[in-house]
Amino acid sequence: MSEFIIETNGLTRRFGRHVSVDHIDLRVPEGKIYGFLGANGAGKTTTIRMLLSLIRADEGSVQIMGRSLKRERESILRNIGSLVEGPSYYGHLSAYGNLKIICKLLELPEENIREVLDTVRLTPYAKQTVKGYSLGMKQRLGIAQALIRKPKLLILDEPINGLDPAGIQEIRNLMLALSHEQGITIFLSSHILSEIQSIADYVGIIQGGKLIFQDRMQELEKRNTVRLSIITDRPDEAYHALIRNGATTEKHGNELLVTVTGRMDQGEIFRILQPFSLQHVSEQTSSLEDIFLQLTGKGESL
Ligand SMILES: Nc1ncnc2c1ncn2[C@@H]1O[C@H](COP(=O)(O)OP(=O)(O)OP(=O)(O)O)[C@@H](O)[C@H]1O
Repeated sequence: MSEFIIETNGLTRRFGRHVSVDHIDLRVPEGKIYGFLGANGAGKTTTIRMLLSLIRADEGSVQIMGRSLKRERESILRNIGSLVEGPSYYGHLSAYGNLKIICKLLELPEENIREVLDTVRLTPYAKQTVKGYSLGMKQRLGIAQALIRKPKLLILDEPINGLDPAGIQEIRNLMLALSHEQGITIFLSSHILSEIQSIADYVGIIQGGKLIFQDRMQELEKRNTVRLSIITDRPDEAYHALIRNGATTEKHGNELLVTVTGRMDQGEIFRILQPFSLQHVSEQTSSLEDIFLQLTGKGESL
């Protein structure tokens, strides 16, 4: 069996002439949190709808838990909990009442209700009608609805959208607990880089329907570059000395910006600059936002 719980190959969806999802090859490792990051309209929801077989793909294939979604739709979907485009519920019923309906529909034991209410910490409010809930509580009910079937895989579309900081923290902690304590794989989408950074083990970045990055979160962070900003007495000569020795260097007026790499480390840079008197040296580190801008091209950010 594949080590990936979700694997897509060439997955594509068009709306008219617009290619919303363009040949994407997702690789989602089992037991991890995978953040699917992209600006509004990048194609996240369309991808998720295809993963859940809510819309058909024009091209490509989806394998979930090592099985073809096309051929084994029913049995695969039974093992997936999902929350797409906000929770749906009966406002005049309690959380318990809403979950009871789902249990009946899916022929699940009613004992599951207490457990999931506990997991999402709604037990104290279980008997209150949902229409009085805060947005965060409604979202937690949505996750409880997804969890009631005890899924191996949870697919959540923008689960923190519209929540206040406390609500965001709650959902974040809940996702970490589900992943670490219950081993559930979580695939979640977001347009907020810092959100994905704070919880995801893996990240996929979608832009204009194309998957432009997919790897461990650390690999994205590793693209962080450190540069030294240096001011010397003779900037032109220092610039040429650095370039001659193979250092990636930019010159802005008197300031030299030298990229630090494994081969061109700080010691090597200072060795080259020994003949010069250094008036100022400081370190500049690019943020994840900078890396994201480098990946997606200028003028577009999340
Ligand atoms: N049913 C549809 N009919 C026509 N175009 C669609 C349809 N669904 C999505 N699109 C288009 O496909 C593109 C991707 O949309 P999608 O909703 O997947 O993006 P997204 O990344 O989820 O963004 P958002 O966070 O805004 O939902 C957009 O250009 C959107 O207009």
